[in-house]
Amino acid sequence: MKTSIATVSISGSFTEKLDAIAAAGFDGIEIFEQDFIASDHAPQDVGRMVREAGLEITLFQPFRDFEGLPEPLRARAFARAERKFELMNQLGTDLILVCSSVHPAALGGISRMADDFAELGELARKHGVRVGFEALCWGRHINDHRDAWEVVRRADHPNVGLILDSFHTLGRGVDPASIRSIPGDRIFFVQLADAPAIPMDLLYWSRHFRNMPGEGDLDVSGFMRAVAATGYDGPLSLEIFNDQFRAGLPRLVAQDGHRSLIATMDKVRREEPALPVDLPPFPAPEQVERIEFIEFATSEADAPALETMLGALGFSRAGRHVSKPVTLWRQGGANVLVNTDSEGFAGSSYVAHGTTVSEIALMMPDARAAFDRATALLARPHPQANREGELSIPAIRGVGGSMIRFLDATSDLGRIWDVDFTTEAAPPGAGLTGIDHIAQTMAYDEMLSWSLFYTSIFDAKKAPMVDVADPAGLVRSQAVQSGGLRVTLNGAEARGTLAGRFIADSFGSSVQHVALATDDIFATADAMAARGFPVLQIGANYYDDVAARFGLSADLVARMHAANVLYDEDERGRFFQFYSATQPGGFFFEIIQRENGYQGYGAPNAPFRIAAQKRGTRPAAVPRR
Ligand SMILES: O=C(O)c1ccc(O)c(O)c1
Ligand SMILES: [Mg+2]
Repeated sequence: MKTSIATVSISGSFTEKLDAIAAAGFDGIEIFEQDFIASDHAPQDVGRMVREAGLEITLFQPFRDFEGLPEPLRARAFARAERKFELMNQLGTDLILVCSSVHPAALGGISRMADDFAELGELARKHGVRVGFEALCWGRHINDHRDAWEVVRRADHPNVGLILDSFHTLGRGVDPASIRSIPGDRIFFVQLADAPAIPMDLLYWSRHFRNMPGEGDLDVSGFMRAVAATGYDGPLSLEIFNDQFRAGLPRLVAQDGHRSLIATMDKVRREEPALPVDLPPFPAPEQVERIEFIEFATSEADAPALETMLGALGFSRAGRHVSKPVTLWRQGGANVLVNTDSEGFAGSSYVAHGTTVSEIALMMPDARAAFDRATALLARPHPQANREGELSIPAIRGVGGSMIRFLDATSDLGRIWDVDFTTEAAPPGAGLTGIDHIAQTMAYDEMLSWSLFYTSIFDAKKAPMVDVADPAGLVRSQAVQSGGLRVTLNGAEARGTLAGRFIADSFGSSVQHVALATDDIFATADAMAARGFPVLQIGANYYDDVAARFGLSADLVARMHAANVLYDEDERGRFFQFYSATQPGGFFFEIIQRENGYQGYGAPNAPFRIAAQKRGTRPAAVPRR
């Protein structure tokens, strides 16, 4: 697989882009003309810099408003093209993208345009270059790849071919199956982009909202299956116009791009195994069986507060690590580790974030396969320095530098509690059964990146993104689920939001809350109250509204109110939740009960929960005189 990315897709100066693209492992770049002009490097120098970075210029683009013009505009367009062909020779690339015309004077007619391209092909041949025609989905006369192909077919010139761009095909709702009948060698280039399903003007959508394949809602792998079926084996090139990426960290965006291409082509070969896909083999995505444990990194000074909270939640100390200062707290199927090591990974996590969830361990069908897949998808492995007689647990780095470990029941990794710990039986506590989900808070512009991380590594699905109104601004929430792993990614733009303050207080992205499951919310609430659990107080207005909204009985609402329990329901079942008061630093716990397979997370309640949390915490800092 030959990978490429357009310079428009990432931020920075030309050299910063080049460095980031090379570091992310791409084979080539598309030079967007504007980036070249703005760079102020001589074309020969740009060509040399690209080659010295180990890359190739796969495409020069765009050449606009060429076809269908009447004279004298037509002659001007040819003169302009000739100048660009010379430039391409200086750059050292042989392919230019002509995007379909939006010129007000451009005339329609497939044959007229085919004649224009036949003549342009002749001019291109003389300069040793090739021309690819792309249908912009908002083009004046040509806005569908089937029409662009008809122009190219009729032009019938070896130096004129078709360029496909998944955005223009899928964004307009054109069936990609129509690509399958195009001869692969007539497709000169393929550009890939995804986009979120937000109905809006096509041009605006394309120029601001494109994202990496897998980050949006378009069927990019379906598009690529059709492309692969033609036998096309040229570059797969990301062309992502995105406001966030233009401001993002070049290396991260480039790495996400590379990950998205690997994930897309892996999906292609799994969805249609007969297709030729040039990608080294790696394991299929697995569904997570369950969260086996979470681990808090803390200090000896801070551990007592955390342990008091765990006790109030109904956990009891049920074991300790054989060699590290780590205790196991257990209740039902929920395992929580408290690590007070001042050295190593936990020590540095604590230094970086304060008391924080530094590790999440996932029970997988096959831990080694999960790890191999993750690293094939560019996850950073975390080396394990285990002692004699202890397990070596495969691990990768996740959100905010935290660690994700992989366990399985079929190898020794399933014996972690017997091998690495000495344990004793834990009483039933307050009736918690396990860890339902983990909420990770991050800057808004990291959300796409981490959702791609989870959805590409695991067999996972995304729920639609929801907006949560915090009194100080919007917080975006994206849930991702893979079997027994549920994660909500909460992205804060505004610093005054609860999520925004948490990022500042905990020095970067991390787990802001952990939701624990019960089968009997009221019994659990009573048992926790008896243990001194600091519950988050919910106001009376909420109960008045929720009773009216769902038609709940007065008795149920009274019980909810007394226990500060919030309510939601979906087409499957009912949902109950309550929260702990927010801890210093902003972390909190949630207790939930899902009935009959309720799928959500109580998102409609989030604004009321956040307002209640803010009433209970310090006000936003006021600048001093
Ligand atoms: O937005 C544009 O004009 C534009 C230009 C070149 C492309 O390849 C494209 O897909 C879009
Ligand atoms: Mg394009």
